[in-house]
Amino acid sequence: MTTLSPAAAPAAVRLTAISKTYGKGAGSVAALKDVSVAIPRGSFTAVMGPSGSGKSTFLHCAAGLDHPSAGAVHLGETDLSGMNETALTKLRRRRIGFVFQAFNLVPALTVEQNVTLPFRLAGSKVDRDWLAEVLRRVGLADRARHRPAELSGGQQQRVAIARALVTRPEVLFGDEPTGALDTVTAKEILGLLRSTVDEMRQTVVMVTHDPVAASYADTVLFLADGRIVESMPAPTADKVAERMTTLGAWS
Ligand SMILES: Nc1ncnc2c1ncn2[C@@H]1O[C@H](COP(=O)(O)OP(=O)(O)OP(=O)(O)O)[C@@H](O)[C@H]1O
Repeated sequence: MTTLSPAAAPAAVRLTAISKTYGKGAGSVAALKDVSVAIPRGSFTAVMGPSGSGKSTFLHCAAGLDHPSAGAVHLGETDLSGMNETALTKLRRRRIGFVFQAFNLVPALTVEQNVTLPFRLAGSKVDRDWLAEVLRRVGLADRARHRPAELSGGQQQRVAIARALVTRPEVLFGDEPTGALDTVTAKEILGLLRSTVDEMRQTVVMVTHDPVAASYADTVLFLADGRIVESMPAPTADKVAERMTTLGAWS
């Protein structure tokens, strides 16, 4: 089991001997092979690896978007293994936040309506104080009545982050959250994700291809051919890029 520091912190999400195989028989693909890792609460983890190494599969299994073929996933104390789709959907809505490369906002809704969508989907009351706090933290307090088309790409991703944070998720999963942004804007968004970890004790797990993005994390997990081949603490962009080169990622 790869346990990321601090070792004593309880795990926000724990994968135990996860395998994922797509398809059957001769054409089957083993996308994850016996992956075990415990991700501590309040930590920022980046997941890197060559194309096809299993990053998306890892994220989907860890976030309850897909069922592993073998092994167990725990979100806090909750075992996701036996859950049906309805239970998993509810769990994702209440306890997990997602930020994707494409911001996935609803164009017809205002910033505030987009951010409060998770409450409406869950049929629960909007926590107005927390909403105001989240909008302030992501720097959109004065944009609440604007629509996505009136915002820059970076601002749109801030809306998506606010929407992910507003339910106080136990883990925020990012799938290339800066993949569609220019370098300067990407750094702003990464700084924002970092501050959610440092100031709100948010747990963040992010798949990325970018060593600079990965350097904002506390730890980088490197996947190769469906296995975790290294867990790098205190990453720098140079160290990450060098490790990726040895994995053959850019050869
Ligand atoms: N639905 C699927 N059916 C069959 N094979 C799949 C499916 N999804 C992924 N795979 C295969 O599983 C392996 C891991 O894929 P995955 O998308 O997790 O890798 P990745 O590291 O995220 O890649 P990339 O960086 O290119 O997005 C690859 O060989 C891929 O072709």
